[in-house]
Amino acid sequence: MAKDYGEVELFGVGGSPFARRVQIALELKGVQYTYFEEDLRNKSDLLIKYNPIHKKVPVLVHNGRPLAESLVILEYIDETWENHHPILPQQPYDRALARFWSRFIDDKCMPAISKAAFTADKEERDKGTEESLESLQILENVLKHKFFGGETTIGIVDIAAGFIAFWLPAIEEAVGLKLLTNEKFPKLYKWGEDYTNHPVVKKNLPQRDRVVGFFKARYASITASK
Ligand SMILES: N[C@@H](CCC(=O)N[C@@H](CS)C(=O)NCC(=O)O)C(=O)O
Repeated sequence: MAKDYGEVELFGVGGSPFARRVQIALELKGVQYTYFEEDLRNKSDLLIKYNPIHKKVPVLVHNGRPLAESLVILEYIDETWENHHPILPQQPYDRALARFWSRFIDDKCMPAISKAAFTADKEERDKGTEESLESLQILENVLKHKFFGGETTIGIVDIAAGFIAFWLPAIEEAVGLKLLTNEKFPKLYKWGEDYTNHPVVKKNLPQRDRVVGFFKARYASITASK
């Protein structure tokens, strides 16, 4: 990049879909950064210092100034490294819509999928499945181009929704729960393929067998506790 924006550090964990978002945004922008892998069972003093409120990853530290919450970080990255690969639209209304859908993904879609896959109670799991399918149908209806960001552009909604593309096949493999099928959601299914095949995303995908192993262990622990 022509302009020097200083030092960028990212605290994440390999399996975190939230940390992936930040990595993908930084790499789409061509920002150089140093990555620190956290151990969430033994969080570093730096993580606690930088994110004392939530004590979670990701944390982006730019020239010594920390920022938490992946969607907030994505907007910061977009505004700071503004000249390359915009991830939010230009027009205020379109920007607001992009924020709306990113939050929908975190507030509705992700909790529903977690509930469907990883709740001990069968009735709750079924409810989670129903809510997940509803959320996926909403996204299927919203998707008008190849990507949520447009025909050729990966935007904030794609980055936020990215976990759908790489989690759901892993959940299917780990616990046998089929949510994202080509038959039910053809546009979203194709989006998942295109998104995970984008060179920057592909480079930043978690290792499939590790995610499957993690989900299997999580499922085993909830069914054992029942
Ligand atoms: N809303 C947060 C969620 C971040 C989050 O849940 N991170 C998880 C890892 S995937 C974490 O750090 N968990 C540690 C904990 O809950 O103690 C974001 O978008 O950044």
